[in-house]
Amino acid sequence: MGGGQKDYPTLIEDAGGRNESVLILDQTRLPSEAVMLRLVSLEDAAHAIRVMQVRGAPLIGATAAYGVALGLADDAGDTRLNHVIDTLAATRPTAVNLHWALARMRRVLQESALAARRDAAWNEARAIATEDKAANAAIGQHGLSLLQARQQGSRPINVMTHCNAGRLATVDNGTAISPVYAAHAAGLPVHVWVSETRPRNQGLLTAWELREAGVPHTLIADNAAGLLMMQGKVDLVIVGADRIAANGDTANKVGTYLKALAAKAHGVPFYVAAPLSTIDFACSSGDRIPIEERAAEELGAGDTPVANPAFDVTPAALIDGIISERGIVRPGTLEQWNA
Ligand SMILES: CSC[C@@H](O)[C@@H](O)C(=O)COP(=O)(O)O
Repeated sequence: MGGGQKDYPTLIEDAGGRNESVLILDQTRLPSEAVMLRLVSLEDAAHAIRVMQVRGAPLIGATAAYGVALGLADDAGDTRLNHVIDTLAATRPTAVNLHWALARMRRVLQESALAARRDAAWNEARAIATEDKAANAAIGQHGLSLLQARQQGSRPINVMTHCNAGRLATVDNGTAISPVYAAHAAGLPVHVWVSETRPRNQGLLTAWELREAGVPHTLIADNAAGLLMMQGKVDLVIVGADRIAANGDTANKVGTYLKALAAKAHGVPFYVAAPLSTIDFACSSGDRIPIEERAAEELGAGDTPVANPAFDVTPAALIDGIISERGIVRPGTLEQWNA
């Protein structure tokens, strides 16, 4: 996989390098059709994040950074900058990468002279996107060691994942799926159990990109995960994260917690893969992470009362390790990365 040219990148600058627009892969239309969409304004970027045309914590962060650049096209003054950042910050609450990227943009732009702000915004957004690819590639190399340690002859290593934490959730390379891509590239036999991920079916996105990359995989209903672990068909679970608290508690797509419980019950190692931009050192524990409540319509239940929390929190005690671009650590020792 890696950072090679793709037919459908998740987020790229529009041809010509004129700092005017970006193209995104519209993920609301996958897997049935792959369509690139042009974003030209703050409103386009905010809409794309809100309705999940782009999704996945790192990709949300990078899109927001470009959204700042788009939003400063005609006016880069402080009042406008505050409005642009506030608009983007209000799109989705749980993925901390959004807020991390906006804070970084604000810091850089406030230090920049007004006349240079517009270019500075594009440069910083570009840097965030480039760094995301590199961090995720490094996650793949660190996570590869976990898969290599479980290799037995020609038997495929069975990785279970939840939601989509592959390349579609990032600028490139993915987080939880990055070690899978690294294993596949290294010739290690690997197979991925992909859970459907109701109600938005992000598992279908994972299946789409694994197919694109030629990685063997099998789609399962979310509720089949426990049975497969009980039957010894899962060697390890790797998921992504939307926000990791300083104590290692991890918010990720709803359903992750149940997988972690089942993994603990069956002695299956459970890992979280995320770049440092997903760790919120200002958030002491998981109960402080805001959980997004999404529209009832997503469950398609008509007039029935619906609760639709989009994320859950897996306690650090259920997590064997966190994989970032710096390596793999126990969740209780994350503070060593706070520098
Ligand atoms: C590398 S992405 C990690 C997480 O962002 C991912 O697992 C997830 O929960 C995405 O949620 P989504 O609601 O699709 O944005």
